[in-house]
Amino acid sequence: MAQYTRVSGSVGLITLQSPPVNALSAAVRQGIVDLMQRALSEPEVKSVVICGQNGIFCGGADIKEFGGQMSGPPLIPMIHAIEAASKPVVAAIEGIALGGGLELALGCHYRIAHSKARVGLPEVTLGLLPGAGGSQRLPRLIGVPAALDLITTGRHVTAAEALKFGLVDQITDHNTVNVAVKFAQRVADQPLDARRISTHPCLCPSDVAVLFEEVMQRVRRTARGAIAPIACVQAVRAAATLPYNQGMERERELMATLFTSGQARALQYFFFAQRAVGRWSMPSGARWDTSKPRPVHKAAVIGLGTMGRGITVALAQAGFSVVAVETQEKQLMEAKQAISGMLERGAKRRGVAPALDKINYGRNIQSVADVDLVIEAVFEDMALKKKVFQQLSAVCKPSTFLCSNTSGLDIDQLACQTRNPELVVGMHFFAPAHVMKLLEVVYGPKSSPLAVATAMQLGKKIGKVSVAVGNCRGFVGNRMLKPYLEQALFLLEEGATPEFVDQVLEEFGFAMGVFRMSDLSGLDVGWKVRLADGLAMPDPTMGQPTRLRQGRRYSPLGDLLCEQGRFGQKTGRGWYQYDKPGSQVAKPDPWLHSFLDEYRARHALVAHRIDHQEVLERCLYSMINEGFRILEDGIAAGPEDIDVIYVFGYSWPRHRGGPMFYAATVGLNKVLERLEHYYQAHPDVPSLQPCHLLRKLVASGSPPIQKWREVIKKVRSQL
Ligand SMILES: CC/C=C\C=C\CC(=O)SCCNC(=O)CCNC(=O)[C@H](O)C(C)(C)COP(=O)(O)OP(=O)(O)OC[C@H]1O[C@@H](n2cnc3c(N)ncnc32)[C@H](O)[C@@H]1OP(=O)(O)O
Repeated sequence: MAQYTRVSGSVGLITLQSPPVNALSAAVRQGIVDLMQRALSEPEVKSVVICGQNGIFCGGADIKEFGGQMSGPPLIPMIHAIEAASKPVVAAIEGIALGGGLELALGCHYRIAHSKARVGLPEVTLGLLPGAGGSQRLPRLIGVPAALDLITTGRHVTAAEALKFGLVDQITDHNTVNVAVKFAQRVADQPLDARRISTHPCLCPSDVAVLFEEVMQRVRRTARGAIAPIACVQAVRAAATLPYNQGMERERELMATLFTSGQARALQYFFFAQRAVGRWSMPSGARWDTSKPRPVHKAAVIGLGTMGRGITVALAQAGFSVVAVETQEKQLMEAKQAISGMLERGAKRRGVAPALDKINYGRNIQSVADVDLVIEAVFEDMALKKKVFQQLSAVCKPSTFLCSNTSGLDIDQLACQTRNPELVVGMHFFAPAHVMKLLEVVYGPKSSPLAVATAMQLGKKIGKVSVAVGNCRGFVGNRMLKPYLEQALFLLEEGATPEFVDQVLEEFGFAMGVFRMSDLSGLDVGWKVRLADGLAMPDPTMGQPTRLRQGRRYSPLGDLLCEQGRFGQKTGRGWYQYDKPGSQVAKPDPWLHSFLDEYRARHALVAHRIDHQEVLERCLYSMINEGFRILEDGIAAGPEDIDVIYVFGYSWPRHRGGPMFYAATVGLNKVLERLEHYYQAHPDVPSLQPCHLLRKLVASGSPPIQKWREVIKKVRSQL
């Protein structure tokens, strides 16, 4: 779908028409091919302008088409034909020109952009490379270093930056299409040879080999196993070292490998999953499109520890007025200083003024009387939180939304402390709260769709990816983390070391293995929860067997470390040793290895050889099994919610799509079979027992992940 009009007598205007982002679907490509031919054949037409309808040039190839059989004219010859045209072709870029959209513009002879437009080659984020000549034309136009930056990161650049790079020829604040049409008239009789980017030499810095080596090393370090960034470097290297035609051939080969890789499929699934979570629903039937949020102008944060500080910064940076309350004078002073520092550093990075004046500090909870929404972020203790909610309910306007940043406590118990339980939801941020993208919005049985919609909208406004989830211990993220952590401890008991378990998980793609992550977050956090739950009671005189608690296998290893004051990085000792408290460089600790040997001897545990496969299967499949239980319980509406939570909140490697997508790629029957195997070997570990939904999905022939919701619905209706 593209439209043709003749404007100003001599300019053929081709308008891409494919809402919402004018993606290059088969119909759009066909339209461009046909209309270019028409424009070139009309003698009155001296030049051509290509633009997109509704102020959007083009969002690139239609990602929905990637999964199926490709039809319609292919992109590469289409762009070559535009570049080879005998009449000047001008791209009028409004809104965005991304991926194939920018590649189309690079095939044009001139590019005019609106000052508010953004351009980029984000294919790497979809597991691909700019495979319609982008990897060969961009370095020829803007140089190798800048092209490497744009292509390996996929970042969008502003029109001003694009002009600086020489990526666009002109920017305008006026009507871009009108400016482009006038421009096209002016250049109608200009020679075109020098405007065909594919004919340009690729200008390289003298130390180009060193540059590629450095970039390749950096990319390998940060890719965490993703292959597309590496292929992007290889494609640009081809542009720098080979003639254009051979470079195109290399681009084609690399693209073919990526296109059929599981990683591209995972990343494309994740692209749509990220958007699907915005279309939330609740078991009551309430939905995103029928629930209207209420505007929030002024918010409050109660408790200015690490989480409260981050939340305050996130709110203030997004332009909200914030009342920040901390009852302890010393804590308040420290928090003020820390928050100002965070705001100043953030503002410097973004080149804006720090939002210091958005925050009013107070020691008294009365100061939140007039706010629209409160986020409680006090210590993770139910009794304390209940008290705060009682106070808030007495102090705040009746219409104020009361939210808790609890990472897993019962939202319903908090709601019961208030006059208006329907206005209570969880807003579970992840540390550091001003940086981490994830927000779990937790609805209890009494939470209203209005409260959920408002929290979801607030999350969006402060730049979070918000996922609505039901109320249960640990919600989605921390509930699934429990069996994962538990298996890691059992593996130590059975003969593994923290270094080995972490190495396997990091090779899989996690930013940090489970033990390094625990050292970073502090071992005492979980210990306090286990103490409160009556689990961490190591004294055998209390009558509890050390390795069996509440009827199931239990590992006290973490508790034993905490009893020795080994809380992780902050104390300089944990699962690893550190040069000093606060240091981040983890080193294997011989003490820990002896401690594990003694522990095994004391409990007559015979260490066996544990391999990569066992670590991965036990840690990941037990977590995935819990994910299926969560779906069965209706705590998450679909697998996309879980996957988005795990990628954004728990550093699950995005190129593996999230735990539920990973299960689908491994094969549900294999996951089931391995869980059965491990459960047989460890019948005292209930988290290894395959859940009903997993069995049901396998019995239904393991449908594709997009069809799971139908099976989930059936299973839930039978409960
Ligand atoms: C031989 C060569 C073969 C292949 C070459 C491939 C090269 C490519 O072009 S790959 C695609 C590159 N393009 C992108 O990566 C852009 C992806 N889109 C975005 O980044 C954003 O959507 C946005 C365009 C910046 C717009 O953002 P926003 O305003 O926040 O809206 P969204 O909610 O993200 O999107 C709205 C709506 O549009 C759908 N959509 C967006 N881009 C595409 C696309 N390229 N193809 C298909 N659909 C797209 C998106 O899914 C949303 O729809 P929902 O129904 O809500 O999911």
